Amino acid sequence: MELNVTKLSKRYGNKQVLDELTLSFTSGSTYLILGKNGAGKSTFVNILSGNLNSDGGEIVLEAGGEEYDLESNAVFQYQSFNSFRFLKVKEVIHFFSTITVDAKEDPELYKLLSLDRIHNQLIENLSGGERKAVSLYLTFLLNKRVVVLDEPFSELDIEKKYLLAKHLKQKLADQNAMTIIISHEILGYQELFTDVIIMDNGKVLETGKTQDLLDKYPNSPFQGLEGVFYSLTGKYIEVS
Ligand SMILES: Nc1ncnc2c1ncn2[C@@H]1O[C@H](COP(=O)(O)OP(=O)(O)OP(=O)(O)O)[C@@H](O)[C@H]1O
Repeated sequence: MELNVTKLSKRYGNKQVLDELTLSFTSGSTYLILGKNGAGKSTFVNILSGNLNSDGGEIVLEAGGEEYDLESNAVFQYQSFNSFRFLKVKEVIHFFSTITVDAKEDPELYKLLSLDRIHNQLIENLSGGERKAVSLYLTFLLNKRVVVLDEPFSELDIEKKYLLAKHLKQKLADQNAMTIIISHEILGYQELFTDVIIMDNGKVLETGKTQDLLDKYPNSPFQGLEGVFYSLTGKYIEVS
């Protein structure tokens, strides 16, 4: 399955937030879209999810020459989860598994996210990190072919990020999912990504396999993806 985005544009007033974005995503790969605050990452995800209209461009999901509906094949996790405030965690999870045809429970992920410790609590009483954990679990429970995560691990501690990355890497490979992760920090989970897309000011500056990009920009004052980002933008982004 391939997701092809061609010349996607969005403008607010005088500001060109997305400037003819052209990208290709393939099943079995996990993409990091890396950019500083305001680069246009969330705008891109909001257009992908159908929450926002673009000013122009095309988004096509296809496999074997046939076109598929993105909305019914994709799941989007948002930066915060505030729905179902008066239900308990386990009730929300149960509800989602009953309304989903191919729901896929994952006891290991449940435990890794510490949901076994909070499953009797109301959503409204959860901390930001706990809400994020619930939304992450629901995202994978829906078992879709395209998974889009917006800052998925930002409120989790470093040990949890590392363990989750390990678990998700295997899980996403087994499911042959196409995973797109938007982030401006990747401390503890860099190994999850097979591909990196670097965005700045609404433009794609570079895309490629993580190792290829590291090899392509060897002379930066910073190491790793910080170095790649700095070589391309002249800006520092803290990622590891
Ligand atoms: N509704 C809006 N009206 C006007 N400007 C907007 C609107 N939504 C976003 N913007 C502007 O578009 C630019 C891109 O915003 P966007 O949220 O896509 O960035 P981002 O890369 O996701 O940043 P972050 O990492 O902070 O979430 C920013 O300059 C933002 O101020």
